[in-house]
Amino acid sequence: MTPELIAQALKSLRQQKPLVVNITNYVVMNNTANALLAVGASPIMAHSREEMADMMSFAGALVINIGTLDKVWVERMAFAIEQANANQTPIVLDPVGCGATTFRTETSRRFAALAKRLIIRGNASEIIALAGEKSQGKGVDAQDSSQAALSAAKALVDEYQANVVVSGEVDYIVTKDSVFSLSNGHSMMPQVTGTGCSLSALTGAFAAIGETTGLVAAAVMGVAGEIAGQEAKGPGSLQTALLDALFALDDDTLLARLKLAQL
Ligand SMILES: Nc1ncnc2c1ncn2[C@@H]1O[C@H](COP(=O)(O)OP(=O)(O)OP(=O)(O)O)[C@@H](O)[C@H]1O
Ligand SMILES: Cc1ncsc1CCO
Ligand SMILES: [Mg+2]
Repeated sequence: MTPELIAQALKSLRQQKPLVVNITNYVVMNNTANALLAVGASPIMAHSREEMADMMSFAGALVINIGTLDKVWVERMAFAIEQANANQTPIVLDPVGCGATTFRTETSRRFAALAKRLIIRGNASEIIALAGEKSQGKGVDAQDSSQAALSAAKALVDEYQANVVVSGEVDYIVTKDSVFSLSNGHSMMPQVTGTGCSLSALTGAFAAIGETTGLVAAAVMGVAGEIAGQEAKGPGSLQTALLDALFALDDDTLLARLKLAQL
């Protein structure tokens, strides 16, 4: 993946406006829908089993985010994943809080095993826990560095035939054939809830147009977050500045700011 291909993918996304179906947590439904709209995709938040077969017949991607899980939602999510599988629709799993409780860890593993065209996007503690290693995570925020999650990410690629994005100060994008690092973003981003969830949603949007590594979404979110962080006075204005930066992001800015490396 080159910077030019990343810019091209952003252009294609805005032309195609893919529909991204999100079964996500109550905290971030609004943030993530707005992030998808700002970048140029079309979000729908849906969770009813009754409509999920219809929804997956035309969705570009399914994003499953376990942030506010309960047993009713688990079965709905599993059904949605089965429907996505039946349509060869790409699925993004955000294993929010994986490792914090057994319920979250076991549910994340069940979904990862069930999903066919899978991209896993989590913070370092979640990725470490999902792979069965010892993480420092307690709640939904990362307590480990993304670099410490690199071996876990590689293990998940093999175990689930998935692509994996570990977010943090440095994001790592791990596939069967490659590892990329992205050093954009801003230190204030973890102080706004749902920036990672928005990254997962954008990962779904790019997967819907065929970019299933997660790299372009991480690049777009990283550069937009960096711009927003430089303009914002604090976490409150960062939220709005992030939406504005996603909306305004152009090729020149993206290419000039991108800090991408192949490991
Ligand atoms: N210290 C940091 N410096 C720069 N960017 C960061 C930093 N920490 C996180 N980011 C960026 O913030 C975004 C969210 O990543 P993070 O790892 O915080 O997700 P998360 O913990 O899943 O968030 P949430 O669960 O609140 O949605 C990513 O784009 C990431 O690159
Ligand atoms: C704070 C929080 N709690 C459950 S989900 C969520 C949003 C960030 O993942
Ligand atoms: Mg998260």
